[in-house]
Amino acid sequence: MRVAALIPAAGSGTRLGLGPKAFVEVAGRSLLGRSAAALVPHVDEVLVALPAGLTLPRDVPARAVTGGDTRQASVLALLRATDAEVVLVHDAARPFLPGAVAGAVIAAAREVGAATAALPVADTLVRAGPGGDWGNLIPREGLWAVQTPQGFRRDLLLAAHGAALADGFAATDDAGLIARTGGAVRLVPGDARLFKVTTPGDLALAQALAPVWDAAPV
Ligand SMILES: Nc1ccn([C@@H]2O[C@H](COP(=O)(O)OP(=O)(O)OP(=O)(O)O)[C@@H](O)[C@H]2O)c(=O)n1
Ligand SMILES: C[C@](O)(CO)[C@H](O)COP(=O)(O)O
Repeated sequence: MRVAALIPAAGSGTRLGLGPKAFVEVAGRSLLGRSAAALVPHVDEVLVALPAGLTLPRDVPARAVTGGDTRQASVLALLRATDAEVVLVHDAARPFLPGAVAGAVIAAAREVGAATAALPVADTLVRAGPGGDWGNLIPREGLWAVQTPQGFRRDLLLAAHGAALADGFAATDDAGLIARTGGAVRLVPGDARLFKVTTPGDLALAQALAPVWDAAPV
């Protein structure tokens, strides 16, 4: 079964505030370059969705497509650009991908049809009240924070995207689209280092981790 890595990298990086986020560099290498390099050993091809008008950096061994206005639209554009039987969707914004997690997600996707990296929630959770003060405590037992990579049989994910498009349904990730169609999604233990670079604080963390990671990638 051929496996394709699909990297949505067409975001504008509004919360980070440094322009298109996938091109932001950490210790001399772009977030996109780091994510793509981590995926290459696990897949037969890599496809990247880019903002309109931008081209792939030279160090990214991939095929580019133009992304959409949302992450969901960018993933759909990527899905339509490959005929691989299995796809591994991974945010460009998660540059530190342990090889064991990528391998486990692909294996689970082959077995179940859909799988995602995720971590059990470790913090106390509360829904804020109207004034921004403490509202209701959310019991955290059984709650997982969803990461990428997420692996799928391509036909299942394409059908789930088609159903969402028909209904005008927007999801924050692809596993959620599968679950919405009644499909099973296996939760695979992720990794704290797989955090998403979203805010300036996350970028500072990435800059601190990069030298350690580059000396001994996992
Ligand atoms: N229209 C979009 C929006 C997001 N993404 C990608 O989806 C991943 C997760 O999105 P996020 O972290 O929210 O990135 P941005 O949309 O760039 O960030 P922001 O919401 O702060 O603008 C990123 O790799 C981003 O490039 C994409 O391919 N196409
Ligand atoms: C796909 C994702 O990374 C899983 O946690 C997340 O939902 C992306 O959210 P964003 O707001 O598009 O960064």
